[in-house]
Amino acid sequence: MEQLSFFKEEGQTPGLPVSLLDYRPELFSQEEGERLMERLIRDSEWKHRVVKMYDKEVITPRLTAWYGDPEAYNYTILGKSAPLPWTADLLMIRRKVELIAGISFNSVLLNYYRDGNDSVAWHSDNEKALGTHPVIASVSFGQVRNFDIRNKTDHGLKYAIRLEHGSLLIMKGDLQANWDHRIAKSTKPMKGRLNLTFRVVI
Ligand SMILES: O=C(O)CCC(=O)C(=O)O
Ligand SMILES: [Fe+2]
Repeated sequence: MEQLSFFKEEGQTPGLPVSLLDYRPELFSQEEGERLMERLIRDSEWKHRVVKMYDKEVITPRLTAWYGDPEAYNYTILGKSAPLPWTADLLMIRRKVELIAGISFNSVLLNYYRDGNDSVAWHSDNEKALGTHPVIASVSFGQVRNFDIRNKTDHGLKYAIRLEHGSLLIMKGDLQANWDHRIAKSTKPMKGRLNLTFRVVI
């Protein structure tokens, strides 16, 4: 694999609502993050999934992989597929994340954005299977991408967070109820980015 080189980037939007988002850079060191990213990209069972969006079937513009406890199958976005069993790397990352988030997660969705063409459209993770005020812990490796959030009723109310290599973003409170989020496509040259969202599926 080509040598990865990531730099911290400045420029977070000031005034992020702390009741909704908790951003912790450097959960993993540069080197540990690079090692984990390389292994997870190599070893995960990636799928190019077809999802329903506004009644149309579309292929997700990124690769995904779904791991967790066997009980965490009730996640309809992925067609109620049973999660794959936890791997040692995923369990290690989960332990680190749980110490900070203060809750236990039973599943993780991995997203692999191969370049700037890969993205996730505006959405909120408000499925019934995630409960009403889900805590979702999101770990990022690789290319810094903007995580945009916008208020569902007032689209002018928006923020962007630059999700840095090795960072943790905890989404909580009313975020999924009142806000949408996305990773937009970019026309700038972009390397790969790996994101892990730890979830509690009920
Ligand atoms: O890649 C990210 O940072 C966000 C992914 C996301 O929103 C999701 O998996 O629901
Ligand atoms: Fe999401």
